[in-house]
Amino acid sequence: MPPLNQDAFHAALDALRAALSFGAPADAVLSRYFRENPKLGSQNRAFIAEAVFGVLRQKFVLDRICGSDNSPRRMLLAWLIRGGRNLREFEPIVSREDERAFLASVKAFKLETLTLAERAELPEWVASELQASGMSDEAVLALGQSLAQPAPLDLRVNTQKMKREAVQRELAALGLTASETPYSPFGLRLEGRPAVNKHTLFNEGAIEVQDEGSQLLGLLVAPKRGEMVADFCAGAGGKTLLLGMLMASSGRLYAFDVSEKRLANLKPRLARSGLSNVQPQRIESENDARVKRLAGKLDRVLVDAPCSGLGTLRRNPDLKFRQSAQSVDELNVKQAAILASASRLVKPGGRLVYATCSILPRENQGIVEAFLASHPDFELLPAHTVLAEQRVALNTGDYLQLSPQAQGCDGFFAAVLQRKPRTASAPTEDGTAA
Ligand SMILES: C[S@@+](CC[C@H](N)C(=O)[O-])C[C@H]1O[C@@H](n2cnc3c(N)ncnc32)[C@H](O)[C@@H]1O
Repeated sequence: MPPLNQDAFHAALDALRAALSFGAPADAVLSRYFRENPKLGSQNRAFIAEAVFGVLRQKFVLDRICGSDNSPRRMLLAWLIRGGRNLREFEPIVSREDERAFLASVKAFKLETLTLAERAELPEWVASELQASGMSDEAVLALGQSLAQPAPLDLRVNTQKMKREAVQRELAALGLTASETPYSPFGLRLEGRPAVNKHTLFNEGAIEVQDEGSQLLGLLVAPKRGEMVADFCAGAGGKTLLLGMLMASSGRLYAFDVSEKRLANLKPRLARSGLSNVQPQRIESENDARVKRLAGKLDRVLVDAPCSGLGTLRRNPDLKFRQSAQSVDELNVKQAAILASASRLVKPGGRLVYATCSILPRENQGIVEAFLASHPDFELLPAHTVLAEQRVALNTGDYLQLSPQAQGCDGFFAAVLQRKPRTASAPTEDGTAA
């Protein structure tokens, strides 16, 4: 731990004030702060980022510890002392007696007085939903606390360009330690948080930053060479690039999204990847005419649905304060509508994967179960069987459910659905007999 200094502390406080106004996502607030303060050294930048994310990750506990004076300054001081520093280390930044007394009171605070939700660093409504779904208090606590830890930096190797071992060797030559991810056959987990986007490996498309869990979703889709595939909610294309790689740049891969801006972010990544089978297309809505024209024609469709993102709290801790039970109600309506529309693209015998980075059952199983009840032409394929076919030994049951405490990745959910193969008497997509 580097010693505390006034400059870094005050800079962290400025950035924290901006982040705690929740006017924009915390990572955007920080990027802006660093752009506006270009003279900050790398050590101070690291301290500021760690402090802002650290306070957001522990905000429920810090709020309780600080009581009625939960000013950003008090929150930052409380976070620092909870990180294991001793009182003497605060001399450069704390001179007032009341603040010294405050620091001592933080050290003495009894965590047993906190509610389950506070100890789990989750909003009350999230903890209640998890409990109502049958999770034990211990499980809620373990999940919440694992989501309040910093996340590692995972890479996906673009095996169209390089083998994983070769990338690992090249990283080692740069002084970076990367170990193979436990499950993904093309994943590497880096030690520390080096700025990989400055390296040739990144600029030449041999690596992409992608959480291992997200890589596993691609393995559930498992597109084959030459197939017709759609990534229905492609966004900036994290999973599109992976699907394109699994297809060895053959066949056709539609990357749909309603957001022009997000699809625009896919373009440079696509250029680096060297893939030539991807067609990004902005759609007006899930019912766009371009989508309808593909009805019943696709082998595989991925729906990486818009969701609360609560499974990514390690990276986006401010989502705890930006989402609400009401915002999830709205997302539920969207998720069901997108899944129903996307399902129309799947041909008989084809595969539909529904995925989220949420930990809330009503964005996950809830959506899938309602879909299956109203779409008897689809059936659930057990996720562990599909992963075993891809030589990934990971069994989380019929659904893929990942969490930091269990697999070390973000909180992801996925269900693999298959459109039943058409029988002689079954109706076709347009309602006529086959
Ligand atoms: C979870 S993000 C996708 C992330 C992306 N798949 C990735 O791996 O980087 C969900 C995406 O759904 C998009 N979206 C929202 N409503 C949509 C709709 N009606 N049809 C298609 N995409 C939609 C959002 O713009 C957003 O990019």
